[in-house]
Amino acid sequence: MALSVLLLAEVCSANIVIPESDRLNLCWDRVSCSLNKKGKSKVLLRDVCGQAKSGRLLAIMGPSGSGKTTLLNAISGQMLKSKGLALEGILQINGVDVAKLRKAYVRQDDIFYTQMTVRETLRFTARLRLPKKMDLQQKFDRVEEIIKVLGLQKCADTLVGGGKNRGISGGEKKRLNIACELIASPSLIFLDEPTTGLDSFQADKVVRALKNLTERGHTIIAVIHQPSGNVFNMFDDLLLLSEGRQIYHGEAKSLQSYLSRLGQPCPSWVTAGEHALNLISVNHESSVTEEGSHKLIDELANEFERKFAIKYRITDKAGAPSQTVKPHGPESSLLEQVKLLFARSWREISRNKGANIIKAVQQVSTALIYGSIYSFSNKQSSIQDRFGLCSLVAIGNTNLAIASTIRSFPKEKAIVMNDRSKNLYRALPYFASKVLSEVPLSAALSCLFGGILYPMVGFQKDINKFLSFMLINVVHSLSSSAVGLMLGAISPSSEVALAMLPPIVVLQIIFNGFNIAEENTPKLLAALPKMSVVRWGFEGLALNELRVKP
Ligand SMILES: Nc1ncnc2c1ncn2[C@@H]1O[C@H](COP(=O)(O)OP(=O)(O)OP(=O)(O)O)[C@@H](O)[C@H]1O
Repeated sequence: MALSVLLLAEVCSANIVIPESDRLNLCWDRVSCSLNKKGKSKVLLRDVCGQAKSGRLLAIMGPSGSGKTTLLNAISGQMLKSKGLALEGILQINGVDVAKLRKAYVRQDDIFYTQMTVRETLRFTARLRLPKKMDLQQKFDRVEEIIKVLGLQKCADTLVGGGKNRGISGGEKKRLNIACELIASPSLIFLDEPTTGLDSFQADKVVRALKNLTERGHTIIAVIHQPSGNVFNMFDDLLLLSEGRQIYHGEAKSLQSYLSRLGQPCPSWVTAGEHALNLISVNHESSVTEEGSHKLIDELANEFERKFAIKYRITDKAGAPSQTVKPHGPESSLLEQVKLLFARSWREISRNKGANIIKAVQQVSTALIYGSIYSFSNKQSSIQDRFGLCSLVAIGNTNLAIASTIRSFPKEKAIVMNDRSKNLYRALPYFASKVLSEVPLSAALSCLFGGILYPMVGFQKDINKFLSFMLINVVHSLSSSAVGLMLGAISPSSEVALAMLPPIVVLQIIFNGFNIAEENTPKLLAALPKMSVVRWGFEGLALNELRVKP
C-alpha cells in the first residue's frame, strides 16, 4: 500500500500526459494468421477481434503457444516476414494516420549495454529519439520525468550490468526497457511479457507502473503470463486466447461472471485469471483428457464467436494488420549519431577494467617472452630471426584483435538490431564509432607491446623505424579488429563466431606471404593472400626492419 501511494505521488509530480488529440483507440477484426510449410498448414490465429481503448490497460492472456505474441505482432505491425506465413484482417486506429502513429513495442528481452547506468542509457535514447527542436536540457528533463514515472530513482546511477557484472535487478531492467520506449511519449504501447521472470513483488511494480501510464492517457496492450491476483485486478480489459482462438474479450472484472454464465464457475480458492487459464489449457495427461480440453476450448471459442464477436465488427474503411509502419528516420544528424555511439561504445570498453587489465598483461607477457628468446646481432643469421619475429608479431596481433572483437558483436547485435528497428541511427555511424572507439585501447596496447619488445630484442636502432614499427602495429591491430567485427556481424551467435576463429586465423597464417609462394596458391584460393591481414602486417614490419636506406 505504502509503495502504491509513493508511486502515485511520483507519477502525479511528473507531467507526461498524452494530449486529448493524441489519445488512441485501436480496433482489429477477423485477424487470422496461418503458416504453410512443406504442404502442411497450421493456424496460429483464427478470426480474432478486439479493441484497446485509450486510458485502459488491456492484457492478452492464454496458455503457452496460444498465439499471444503473434496477435501482438499482428496488431502492432511488427510481424516478421516469414516464408509461408499469411496474415489477414482489419485494423483501425481512431482519428490518427497510421504512418504518423507514435507507438512503442517493448520486447521480451531486456538487452542493454552493461557498462552504462540507467540514467546514461535513458539520456542516450532521449538524444537519439527526441525531436531535434528540443534542446539538450529539455531532453534530460524528460529523462528525469520518466525515471520518476517508472520509479527508477534509486537505481538511476547504477550500472545496468549483466553477465558477470551484477547491476540492476530484473524488475528494474524491465522498467528501464519500458522507460526507453516511453521517451518518445508514444500514445500506444505494446509489451510482450513485461513480467516474465519477475517475482510477484517486481511484477506488481511493473504492472502498477503501466497502470499509472494509462491514467495519463496511454493505450497499453500487454501479453501477460500467469498474473497474480493483485496484478490481474489491475487489468482494465482482457483478451483470452487458446490455440489461436478467442475465448473472451471484455472487462477483466467481468470474466468471472462470464464463465459462470457458461457453466464454468470459478472456485473460491483461485482467481478468475487462474481459473480461465486452467480451463483453456490442453491437459496432455491422456488422450481422453486431451480430447476433453479441445472440446471445451472449441465450445468456449464458438460461444464467443457466435454471441460477442459481433460487438467488434469493423465496417468502416480500415487498414490491414500486416501493414508494417516504418518508424521515422533518425531524429539526430549523422555527426550526432557518431558522437553518441562513440561515447556509448567507449564507455563499454573503458569501464570494463577487468578485461582491459587482462589484455595489458597478455601484451606485456608476450613481449617479455619474445624479448627473452630473441636477441638480434648484426650477423647474417639474424635476418631469419628478424623475419620470424615479424611474422610472430603479425600473427599475435591478428589473433588477439580478432579474438577480442569477434564475440563482442554477436552480443551487441540484438541491441543494435532493436535500435535499428526503431531507426534510432544508421548502420554506418554505428560501425564507424565502433571501430573508432577501439582506437585508443588498441593503440595503447600496441604501444605497450612495442615499447617493451623493440628495445629488448634489438630491432634497428633508429627512431623513425621504431615509430613506424609502433604505427604498423596499431594500424594492423585495428584492421584485424575490423575483420573480427565483420566475422562477428555475419555470425548468428557468439558460439558460431568463436568456432569460425581457428580456421580463419589458420588461413591468414598460411597465406601470410611467408609460408606459401603466391604463384603456388591454388587458383580457387588466389584471392586469399590479398585478404590476409597477417600478410600485410608481416610485410609492413619486415620491410620496416630490413629495408636499408639507399
Ligand atoms: N514464424 C513462425 N514459424 C513457425 N511457427 C511459428 C511462427 N510464429 C509462431 N509460430 C507458432 O505459432 C504458435 C503461437 O506462437 P506465439 O509465439 O504467438 O505463442 P505465445 O502464446 O506467445 O506463446 P508463449 O506464451 O509460449 O510465448 C506456436 O505454436 C509457435 O510455435
